[in-house]
Order: sequence, then structure tokens, then C-alpha cells
Amino acid sequence: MVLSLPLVGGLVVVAAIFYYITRKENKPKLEGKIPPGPWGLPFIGNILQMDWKFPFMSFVKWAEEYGDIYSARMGSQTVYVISDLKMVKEMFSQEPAFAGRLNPAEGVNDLYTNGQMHGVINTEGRHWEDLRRFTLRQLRDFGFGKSTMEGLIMDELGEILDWMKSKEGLPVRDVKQRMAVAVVNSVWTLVTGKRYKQEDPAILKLTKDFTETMDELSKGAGPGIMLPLLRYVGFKGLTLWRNHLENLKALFSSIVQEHKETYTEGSPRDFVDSFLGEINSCKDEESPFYKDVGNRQLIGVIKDLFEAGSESSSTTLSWIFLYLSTFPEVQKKLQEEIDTVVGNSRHCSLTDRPNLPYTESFISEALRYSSGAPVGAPHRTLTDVTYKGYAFPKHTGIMANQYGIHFSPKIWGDPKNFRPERFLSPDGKTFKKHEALIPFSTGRRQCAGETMARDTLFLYTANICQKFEIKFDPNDPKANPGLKSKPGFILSPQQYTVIFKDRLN
Ligand code: HEM
Repeated sequence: MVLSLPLVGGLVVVAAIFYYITRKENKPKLEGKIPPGPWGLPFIGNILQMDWKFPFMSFVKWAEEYGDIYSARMGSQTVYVISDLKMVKEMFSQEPAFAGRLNPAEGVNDLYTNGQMHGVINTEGRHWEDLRRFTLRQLRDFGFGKSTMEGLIMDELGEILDWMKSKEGLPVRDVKQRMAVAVVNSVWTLVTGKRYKQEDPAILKLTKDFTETMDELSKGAGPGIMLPLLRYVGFKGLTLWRNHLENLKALFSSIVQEHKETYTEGSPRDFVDSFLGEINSCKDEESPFYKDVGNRQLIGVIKDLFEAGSESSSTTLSWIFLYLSTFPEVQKKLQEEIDTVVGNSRHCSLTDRPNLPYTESFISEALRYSSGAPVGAPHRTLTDVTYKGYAFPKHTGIMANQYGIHFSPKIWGDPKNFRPERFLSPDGKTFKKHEALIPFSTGRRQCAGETMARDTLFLYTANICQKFEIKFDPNDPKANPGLKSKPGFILSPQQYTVIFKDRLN
């Protein structure tokens, strides 16, 4: 049958009316109103109305139109987008019903796990609670937030400084890739007891594949990734993702196998050993550590730590290099502070932090301005819940509009200016935390690696600026692409070219 344009048009109108009526009829029995929001089409919701290059910009634009809480539909999934800081904090901290996880790419991710979600990032309920508690405790005991963690970060940073010295005066384009290997190594040592050489081709390939996969996923599918249908159609990003997951799975399985073969009860060497000990002693069938479930969860957690540990910190570091090159006067101030407080005869350490308020303020401004995860990682409701007069049916997606909050003129006054001073006390001597800066989210699911990430950002920024001046390559007209991010769900800088100049020799 050949479909004419008027017929197709008519079908769309009928479907829209049907959708409108059934949407009204399906209004939950739950008390409370449904937040306002943009009109959507049946099956695909608001996906076609979204900015496909920068999907988060649609969420920001709708917030201006519909207010601090509105609803939208991504395919068949309803999401409420929250732009009010107080509400985000209350919902994510106080109400357990909001602590579920909406995984927009569930259809893609489950290729890895036979239809079930694993690890800390993607699980919910008892499994998530037990795994999160275990992970936080184990990583803390092995050094999270303690001086041993500083040692691990500094070991990697030492190699980065040598690498920068070896590249002195030469154009460098792969800052992010190099940082990714260094930051993942610190996590890797804690988790598996091993580290890669930073120039090891295998680890360089894994981190590069991950970045490329993320780029292709967002480029290839845009918000369409929310449509389950897409996984049957296939596109380049999906193929890359499949390959990447297969490679990771093979790597992590061999690491776990090696640990099993050399495991000694009661003497855990690292995170993997501790997890195996938990599996060995678990008798509770409901537990995430029980037998085969435990083995799969272990791989899931390793994957979470590998990906979360490398990607977000290295992306933020790559923004930091871009800001330092774009705002040389900021870089100069930072270096003057370090020269005065630390000098150049020793490394900057975490104990210098309270005495380096401008450096701390610069990092906070970099986190605000880059807003790498513009709508955080979406949550979903675990039960029906009414909150502030609004009805949240079970499994409603919830996104915190972090970008909107980080760029709110009401909160920041001049959000579009890059101005570290906004985090300083009026006399400029003390760093002041700002409650509206939430790059790590807030509440029960707040980033599990925040302490490590903050330590990494501080030690890398302070020590690199102490030793090197960073500027765009003056011989390359394309060295400075500006501050606009690459298209995608996660905001990362476009490729730029910098040169390093040793300040101390
Ligand atoms: C600059 C660096 C980082 C940023 C901006 C960042 C940001 C975030 C955000 C926004 C979330 C979602 C929180 C929510 O659902 O409300 C998250 C979750 C998470 N992050 Fe990070 N992260 C960073 C580094 C790290 C590192 C270094 C690790 C581990 C070594 C890590 C591990 C995790 C884990 C396991 C979760 C899941 C928490 C849960 O669902 O309970 N992150 N992160």
C-alpha cells in the first residue's frame, strides 16, 4: 500500500487525539497535579522537539517556559525536570522514593548483562544499597580520602609531569586521553592491585575507545537513544558500544579469574579480593553478593569504577586546561598564589589546600562552568509518591537541571562570566563553598567518588600550574576552538592544541 502525505498526516492527528485522551484517562489515581510541560507525540513523546546536538539545552529552555518543575516524555518514559535547588536537595536527600535510577540507555546497557542491570550506578533497592555501602567502605579503607590516596594520585601525576616535560614546546592535542589513563590508574590500583604503564597501548586503546564510543552514541542517536526500537535498528555508536563492552567484559573477567586463582581467605589484597570474600561467605539469596549474582555484580562494579573513575575526572581536567589557556590572567593569579604559599622546592599537597583559596575557587568555577553532566544522572521514583502537591507515579524519571542551576542569573548574578572570585570571601583570603554548586549531585546517590575526584582535580591543577605555563599553540590557527562543548549528553571540550612551557627551568 502506498501511503499518501494527507493520509499519513491524518493518521498522526488521530494518533495524537487518541494519545491526548488516553493520557488524560491514565492520569494516576495518586493525589496531586501533573506538572505542566511541552506537548508530545504518541510513542515518541517530545523527542523530535529536542535539540539533537545538545539535548540538555531543550531541558534548560523548557524550564524557562514551564518553570521549576515540568514534565516531558522521552519515548514512552515520563520525566520530571527539577530546576529549583531546594527542591532537588530535599527530594534527593530526604525521600527514599526518589533514589531509583532511570537508565536512558537501558536497552543498550543490558546487552552486557543479559537484561539485568548491575553495579552501583544502575541498580536500585537492596542491591544498590548494599553495593554502594560496600564500595564506599572498601574504597575508603583502601585510601579514599586518606593520605594513601594522595600517594596513589601523586604517583600518576609524577608521570604526567615527566610527560609534559618531554613535550615541552611541542603542540599537544591528546591532553584528555593522557589524563584518562593517569586517573583511571589510581582507581585501578585500589580495585585490582595493578596499574598500567601510562603509555601501555592496551589501556590507551580502552580509554580512547570509551571516549569515541560516547561521542558516537550521542552523535548517532541523540535523544533517540531513549527509544527501545533503536537497539534493533543499529547504528555506528551502538556497534562501538557493543564492542567496547565485550572488550571490558573480557578484561574484567580475566582479572577476577586471576584473583580467584591466587586468593587467600582473610588476607584481601584489594577491592576485588574483598568482594570475593563477601561472595564466599554470603548465604542470603536476596543479597547482591550471592553466588553467580555476586560474580556478575562484581564485574558490574568494576565497570562502574573504571568508567566513572576515568571519564568524568579526565573530562573536567581537559576543561581545566582549556580555561587556563583561555584566561591567562587567571592562570597567572593561580601561579602567583602557588609561588607565594608553596614555592617551588616541593610538590603541592592536600594539606596546602586551605592556604590556596584562589586555586580552590578556580576548580569550583571550572566545575560550574563546564557542568559536565548537565542533567546529572537521571533518577526515577521507586513507588507512587506525592511531593509538594505534585503526583509522581512509580517509575517517573527525575532529572536535576544542574546546568540550569549552575547558570541561573538569580543565583550567580553573572553566570556567563568565568570568574573564580565568586567563590572567595570579600577579603579574598578564604574559599567559600556555594550550596548551588552541585556537579557531583546531592543526597543519597551523590557521586561515590567525589572525594577522590576533588583530590585529583586539586593535586593535578596545583602541581601542573606550579611547574608549567600552558597556552594555545601560537603556530596553529585552529588551536583555540572556543568554550562551546562538543555535541552530546556529557559536555566535553572540542579538540584544542596547547603547548607547555617549563616555569622552573
Ligand atoms: C569530576 C569528576 C566526577 C564528577 C563530576 C562526577 C559526577 C557524578 C554524578 C553527577 C553522579 C550521579 C549522582 C546521582 O545519581 O544523583 C555520579 C555518580 C557516581 N559516581 Fe561520579 N563523578 C566524578 C568522578 C567519579 C569518580 C572518580 C568515581 C569513582 C572512582 C565516581 C564514581 C561514581 C559512582 C559509583 C556513582 C554512582 C552513585 C550511585 O548511583 O549511588 N565518580 N558521579
